[in-house]
Amino acid sequence: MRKKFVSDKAFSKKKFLASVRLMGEGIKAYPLIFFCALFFIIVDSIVFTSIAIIVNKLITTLQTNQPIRFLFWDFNYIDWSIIGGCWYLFYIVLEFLTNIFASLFARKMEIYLRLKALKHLVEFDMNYYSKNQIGLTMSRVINDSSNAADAFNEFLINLIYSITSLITMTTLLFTIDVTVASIILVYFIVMIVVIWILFIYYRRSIIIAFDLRQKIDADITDRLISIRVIKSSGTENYEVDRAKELHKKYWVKAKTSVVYQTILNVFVGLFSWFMPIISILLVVWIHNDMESSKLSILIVSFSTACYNMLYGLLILPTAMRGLTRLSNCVMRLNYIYNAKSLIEFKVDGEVIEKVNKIEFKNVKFWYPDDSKKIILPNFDFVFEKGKRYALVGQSGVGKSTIARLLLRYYDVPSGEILIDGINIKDLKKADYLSRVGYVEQDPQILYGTIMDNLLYANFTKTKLEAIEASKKAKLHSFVLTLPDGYNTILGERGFIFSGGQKQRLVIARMILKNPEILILDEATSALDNIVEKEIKKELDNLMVGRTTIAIAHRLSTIKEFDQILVLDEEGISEVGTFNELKSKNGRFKKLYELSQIK
Ligand SMILES: Nc1ncnc2c1ncn2[C@@H]1O[C@H](COP(=O)(O)OP(=O)(O)OP(=O)(O)O)[C@@H](O)[C@H]1O
Repeated sequence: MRKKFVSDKAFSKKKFLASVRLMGEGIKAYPLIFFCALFFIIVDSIVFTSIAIIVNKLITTLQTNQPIRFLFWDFNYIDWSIIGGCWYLFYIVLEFLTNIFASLFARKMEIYLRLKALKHLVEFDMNYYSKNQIGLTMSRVINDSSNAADAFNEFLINLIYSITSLITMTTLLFTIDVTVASIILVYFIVMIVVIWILFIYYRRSIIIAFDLRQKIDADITDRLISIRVIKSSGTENYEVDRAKELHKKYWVKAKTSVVYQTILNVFVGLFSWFMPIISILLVVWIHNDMESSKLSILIVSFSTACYNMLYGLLILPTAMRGLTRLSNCVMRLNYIYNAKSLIEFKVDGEVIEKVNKIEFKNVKFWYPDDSKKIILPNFDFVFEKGKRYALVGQSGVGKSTIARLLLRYYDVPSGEILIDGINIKDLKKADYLSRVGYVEQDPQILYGTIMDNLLYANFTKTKLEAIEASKKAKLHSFVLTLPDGYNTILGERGFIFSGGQKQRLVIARMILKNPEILILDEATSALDNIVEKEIKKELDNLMVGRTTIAIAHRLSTIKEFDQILVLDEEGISEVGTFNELKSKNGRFKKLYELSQIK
């Protein structure tokens, strides 16, 4: 049985309509540029094809030495030469305008598609990111948006040119001689059918090659995102060899598409160039009794019109290729546009004055993609304002999951999380999260300057306030040692910062943000003992007066906490202060003893 070609669907009516719909959205967003582009494309194609008519008139007047009446005037060959020259200049101006407006529209469309994708991507819940390859997502946003816009241009311009020249030239042929025109038309239709059949194979091969290239792009992006793993493993050569292997597969597919493209082009070229010859032979054969001067006019007229029809024919595969690329890119973009976020964020959600109480009420949680694995079987607890809580327990019991729920990465499928009695789902997300500060083990640094990274916590703060926060977090003196100070560019993962410096940067961010709730997810566990002690001081200062929920592996860091929640597979197994729990013969004591051995 023939293997189903999945990307075939890219050319289905449904995908075609999806492309039309998406392009329609872009047109709606930028109607002026689009309609200017469309206007110039149409006028340009009409002017281009009518050059053939002027040439025809010019040759006729030259041959017969008789003027030809056009509208109200008689034009001789000098008049037709001047008209032809002016017409050609007009065509050049129109070409310029067409290219400008069509390219501008393509770039606007690209921006539209990209921003639409970005809007969806930032609004998706974290489940999307845990399921989807980031490289593939980036490839869709970057490549498919610009390819779709260019393909739309390629399709539209070539289709309009093709249709205009085919219609005008066919009409011209029929006005000259119906018999010859009819035979040429049949020849022409047969050619279009054969081109279409060849194109189906070509289309398959380009889609396969393009799909593969996109997967390779995505793969390379993902590998480079993990450059630290490559560097620390010394696997640079392995990565290069791996990329070579992937490209070998791409080469095979790309070769096939090049072969089909060449066959298509050669076929179209060969049979197209036969057309004027056939038209001349037909004219001579059918009108063999005609006067030689009239016959030569007929021959010139037919061959000129046929050459123009050829142009229309030669660009038809380009228009079809544009449509294929377009529907294929739109199909991929629609994976992003049509993906549904599992979390609904209320636009008109409630705004609270202060967070006095965080209540987990009969919370049962499992991750959306694995409903069989219950992570939190029953979590029932109230976190009170200003107190420090620590979550401890063995790896995988769900400590970080609780932090993720408070950050609204996920919603609970059963039970409720209430913030001052209001379900967290009903709160205005941006307002609620402005009250939450999050410090994790490997802090996220954005590409940009140190100052950009500091102010990201609170855009209303000034640079002076950011420097003050940096001083409090004991980061300032280090920043001053950098040649560009606060304008130093940090890589996405803050490459020029040590682990401790990154933590200080995040602490400075939190000082600027001044959140009511502080979530510390193993904030110091990646640091060595000396740096941890220094950072701990800053963190202790930060915690003052804030409701703090800390996930801790090093139990020595949570001695002064108000309450420690010990988690196990069943839920909360013990609650108490450090000393209370240590004196009990329970799970915490075991954990503590184990940590002391370490
Ligand atoms: N996005 C996800 N989809 C499915 N399962 C997940 C997801 N994230 C985490 N898990 C699973 O949920 C469980 C709890 O994870 P969590 O990170 O909350 O544990 P933890 O107690 O913080 O562990 P550790 O101390 O090792 O960080 C783990 O078994 C983990 O495999």
